[in-house]
Amino acid sequence: MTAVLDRTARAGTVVTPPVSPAQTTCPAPRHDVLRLGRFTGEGGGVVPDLHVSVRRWGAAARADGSNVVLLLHALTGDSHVAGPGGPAHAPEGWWPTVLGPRAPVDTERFHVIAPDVLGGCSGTSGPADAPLGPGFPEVTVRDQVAAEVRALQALGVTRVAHVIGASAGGMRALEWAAQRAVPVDHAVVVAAPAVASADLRAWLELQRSAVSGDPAWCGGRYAGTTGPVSGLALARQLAVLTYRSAEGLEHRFGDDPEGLAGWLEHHGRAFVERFDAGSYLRLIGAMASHDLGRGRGGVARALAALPARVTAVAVSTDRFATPAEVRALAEGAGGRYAVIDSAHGHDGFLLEADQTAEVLRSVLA
Ligand SMILES: CC(=O)SCCNC(=O)CCNC(=O)[C@H](O)C(C)(C)COP(=O)(O)OP(=O)(O)OC[C@H]1O[C@@H](n2cnc3c(N)ncnc32)[C@H](O)[C@@H]1OP(=O)(O)O
Ligand SMILES: N[C@@H](CCO)C(=O)O
Repeated sequence: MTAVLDRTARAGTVVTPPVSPAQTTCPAPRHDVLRLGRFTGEGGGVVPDLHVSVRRWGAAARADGSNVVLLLHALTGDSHVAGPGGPAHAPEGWWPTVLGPRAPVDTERFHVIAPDVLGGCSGTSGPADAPLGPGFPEVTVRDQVAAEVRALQALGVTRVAHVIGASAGGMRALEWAAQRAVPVDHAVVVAAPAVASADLRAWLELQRSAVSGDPAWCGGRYAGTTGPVSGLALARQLAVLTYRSAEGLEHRFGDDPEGLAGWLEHHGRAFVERFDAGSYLRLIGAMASHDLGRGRGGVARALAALPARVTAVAVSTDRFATPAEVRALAEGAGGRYAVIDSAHGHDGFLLEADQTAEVLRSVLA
């Protein structure tokens, strides 16, 4: 196992922990869809009948929230973090080394809650739902967190010990750290910045154009048709490149142009089979508008005022949330900083599964 960490920000040192014991299989979660009534977003958009899909694992939640962990998925992920998840899911989930008995997020120790994101297409309200469909409002990361807060309140959760999120989920984890309706003790923000950079926004804008420029998009009124599959596939291919690194691509495909083309084609095709175009535009819109400092006097003031403890984790070759951005987040919040060393870029938090688990084990200890 690769040695990691020991790169610290202003406060606190993260130390390399011992090798994890063998893990046993993650148990099946309990899955609920919570009906939460009318929801109004930051921009005034209304969802008349908000519903939030949540998966839960592990020990019963303590009344003081001291064993509650909230796990927030990335842009196109879902609440199936690990373990058996039904026919639509890979059997192992997306963070099988992170969640389970004796895993870093230990289902024998914690009550773990994973919601599906607002605006997506995995069971929580989104534009693929009737009756709103294309009239579903634009959403922000703050709206997504507000919906998740409502879900936890409906479950009777009044405090969260650790919120952990990666990528778009890391943006939500940071917004969770800022709100006070359901206080958070510790936020672990993996591969996410405090504010979307111009580079990130530029790539997201290209993806938006790819979808909305497909004639089959029809202003979002494509229900009953195949929809904008060419534009959505191109958007995913662009996105996938931002999740990898030049070094990683060179290593894998430097002398294999056909392999590269096939790999990109595979990612485009696989994505249109599992994702809704309207949801994708809502989710990348939320990501592009991410700014912890909005309405809070700017990023520096917002970070300094966070009521939660923060650990920020970068991937060494990430261009989506660069190590410099993630380190600045940690420093601004007076928190801890750790690095996943990877040649692969942003997706390092998925591809370096053991290293990611090692980092999370140490910060949750
Ligand atoms: C954290 C979250 O919530 S996000 C959820 C996780 N993300 C996803 O599942 C998104 C889709 N998956 C991925 O992006 C990637 O598979 C990762 C990041 C999970 C893993 O990356 P890698 O191990 O590098 O896998 P890779 O990008 O090669 O993808 C593997 C697939 O590509 C296919 N593939 C690889 N090379 C080629 C090629 N040259 N030609 C055609 N297909 C190819 C493989 O057959 C495999 O197909 P399958 O998924 O149907 O089994
Ligand atoms: N590869 C992940 C990370 C992007 O945030 C996803 O598709 O959601």
